[in-house]
Amino acid sequence: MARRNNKLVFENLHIIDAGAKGKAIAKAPDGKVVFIDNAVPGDIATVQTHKKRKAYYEGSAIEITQFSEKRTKPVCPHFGTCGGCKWQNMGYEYQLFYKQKEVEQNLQRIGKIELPPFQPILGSKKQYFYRNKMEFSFSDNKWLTLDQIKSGDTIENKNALGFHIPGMWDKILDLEICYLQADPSNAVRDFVKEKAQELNLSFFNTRNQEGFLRTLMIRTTSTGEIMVLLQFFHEDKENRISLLEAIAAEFPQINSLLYVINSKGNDTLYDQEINLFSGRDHIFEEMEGLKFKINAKSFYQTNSEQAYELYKITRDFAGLTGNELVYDLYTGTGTIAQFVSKKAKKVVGIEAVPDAIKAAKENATLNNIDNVSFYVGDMKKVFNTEFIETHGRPNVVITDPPRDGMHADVVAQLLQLSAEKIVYVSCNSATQARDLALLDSLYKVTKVQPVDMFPQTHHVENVVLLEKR
Ligand SMILES: C[S@@+](CC[C@H](N)C(=O)[O-])C[C@H]1O[C@@H](n2cnc3c(N)ncnc32)[C@H](O)[C@@H]1O
Repeated sequence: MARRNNKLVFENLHIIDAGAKGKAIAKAPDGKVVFIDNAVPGDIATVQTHKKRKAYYEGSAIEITQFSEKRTKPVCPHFGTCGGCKWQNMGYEYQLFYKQKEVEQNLQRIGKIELPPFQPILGSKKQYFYRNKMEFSFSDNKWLTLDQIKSGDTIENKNALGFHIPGMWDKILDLEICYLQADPSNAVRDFVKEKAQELNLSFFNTRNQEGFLRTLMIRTTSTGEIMVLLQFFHEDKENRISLLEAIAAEFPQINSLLYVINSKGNDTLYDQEINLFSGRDHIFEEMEGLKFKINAKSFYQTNSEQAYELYKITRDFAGLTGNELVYDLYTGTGTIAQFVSKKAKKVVGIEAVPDAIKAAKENATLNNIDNVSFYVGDMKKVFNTEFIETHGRPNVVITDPPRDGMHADVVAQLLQLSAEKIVYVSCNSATQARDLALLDSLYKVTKVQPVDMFPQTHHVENVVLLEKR
């Protein structure tokens, strides 16, 4: 073990795995695990540590002495600086391999339950340009590369429009291109930046909380609809109109052009008034003939094509015949509920966010679906004996909780409810495994299907079918 800059350095580390939060994994000479950035399984690397804990180290590969055959050349010039697509240096077949492995290990090690053979992970047809929503930040504090700093040149224009550098709240990577959202996303972002500079508009300074332009959000749909939302720090009517008019003229295909004046400390939109500049205040996504109205604040799965695959698997696992009462827990804007409604007698959705339930009801009306009903509330409070007595005992429960999984009270209620089947959709197989273990006394896991919604990242979705023993 050597030391560089007072940090522990391991030479010739063999990278053996990839997992936890997308980091590569090796064993240090003292037997502890090392979680590593910038390496791929199969590499042999020199690793400089930056964190030492009782059971593990964290570090970064500072030199690769032997390149893994699993490596591929990242397509994006920002790879390594941008935090967005950390697995872009690994072939897609290997990304899928490690995602599948993570799901299997979590279910086996955390769940410690009897499991059926796993279905092979369903990869995404699109490995780039698959996202339907992106948010870019304006900053007058552009992230400078080491080369730019070393050159000693004075950089006059420090305006940037792009993503936060990981771990740096006040530095923005100025994007040349992003491979996550299809065009016109890159064209709109480039145009907005250029026009804003031509008009001499100030880019935001997070540290001092000053400047005019804050964020740019672009949403697209599989049917080609486009929403663009600009967020300003304060009102400056003349300049605001000049910029928005220019965008509308350059991109007449935009269906919804919106703006927000947000003077609070952070740039989240949930509590902000959304103003319409031109077009309508929403766009429409479509799936199997169903229309979903999406406004600026609506949640919608960010990979529309894979969301369709995920929902089809969910519906398949539910095995509906048309006679079932189905509960859709954590229903969001009710997309799954509406998607399965044709094959069920009735579907009841529960969700904590009132706006999402409002959208769910509106969409159901738009789609002429009359066998769904939606209720607002925190699952652990709403999903009680009284609710079940009022709405009936479901034959099938679909549950799609956030990353933390289900609250223990919700799991306890599911055990009491004892529906024939539960379909558990999860974006975090570790918490899913914990919940499956709690359900094990009454339910047997009979199907497991991982789905890749986010190529180039370590994230993986998993659908599990539980059937009563
Ligand atoms: C993973 S999303 C599922 C969305 C939906 N199934 C879909 O596919 O669009 C999880 C949802 O759970 C909701 N949620 C989170 N905590 C909740 C709680 N305690 N009670 C009810 N809903 C909750 C979130 O607002 C979010 O809409």
